[in-house]
Amino acid sequence: PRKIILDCDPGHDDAVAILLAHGSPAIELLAVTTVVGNQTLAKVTKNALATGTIAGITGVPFAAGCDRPLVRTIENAPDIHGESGMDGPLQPESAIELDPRHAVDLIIDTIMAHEPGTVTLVPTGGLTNIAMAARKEPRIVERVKEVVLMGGGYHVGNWSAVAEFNIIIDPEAAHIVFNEKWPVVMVGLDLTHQALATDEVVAQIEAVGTGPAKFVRELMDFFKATYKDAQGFDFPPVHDPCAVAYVIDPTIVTTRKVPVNIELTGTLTLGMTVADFRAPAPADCHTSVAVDLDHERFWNLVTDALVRIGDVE
Ligand SMILES: Nc1ccc([C@@H]2N[C@H](CO)[C@@H](O)[C@H]2O)cc1
Ligand SMILES: [Ca+2]
Repeated sequence: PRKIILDCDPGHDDAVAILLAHGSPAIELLAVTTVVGNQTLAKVTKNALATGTIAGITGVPFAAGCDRPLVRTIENAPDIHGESGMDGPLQPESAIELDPRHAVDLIIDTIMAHEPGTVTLVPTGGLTNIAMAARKEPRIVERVKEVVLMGGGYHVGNWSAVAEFNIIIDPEAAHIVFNEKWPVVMVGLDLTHQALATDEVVAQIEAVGTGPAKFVRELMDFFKATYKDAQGFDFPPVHDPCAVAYVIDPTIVTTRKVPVNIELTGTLTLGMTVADFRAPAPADCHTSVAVDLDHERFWNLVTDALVRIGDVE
């Protein structure tokens, strides 16, 4: 199985990413780390621990990371994720103790403890922890197999006309991550807006009939309402598990190898992931972007993961 570290800001869709990573036989979840984003660090960390408890995750370290971006001030997304950051379902008290280490140190320790080229980083929030890890221990860059991140968009934005939330909340961190010489697969809004939790999808998930499936159903009910009110979507795009799904089965997504860099000084374009589709891509291009999703196979992965998790006593 692919060994991954999931760096997240739960977040309704981050929670589904945790469940998919835990339930998929193709993934070995080495660590879960949290970063400020959808809500404050304390809130997203509480949500990550609650999700891990609901999933019945044991023996996997959870650590909290940076509580603010590298340079700029904190920006959360309560209009989409609510005051708790995971409004909707009732949340259990966590059965998981936080690892005493800072997430940046857990990320570094985990990568340095495994064979080079075996650990994949899957960030599904702002990139503050990842940037800090690369600066504190530059040797992780050549050891990481690839960085598969949910963030950005080459034709769409959701926090501005052209910028996506995970990038724009810490564009300096994103600039660091996209410019280190590790392979980066950008699973952006162009892809994730195809991962809609339609009524049929939610019914398929609910039919699993377990506690974790009910939890996902309740997450989707809240997410549908806020996405309708805040962004006018009929169904919510479940962004973050798309990055995990790519690691599970890269054929579920088509990708294009294109240079991508982050706008840091634009008045209208700050935080934009600028992808250069002019052919041919430079030989040393280490970035690619996800284009098309096989959404039936994607939702089957999520459903199958929930079946494997089963009911958690
Ligand atoms: N409007 C909105 C803001 C933030 C997010 C979060 N950021 C990413 C999508 O922009 C996902 O990781 C999701 O958790 C989703 C919608
Ligand atoms: Ca997220």
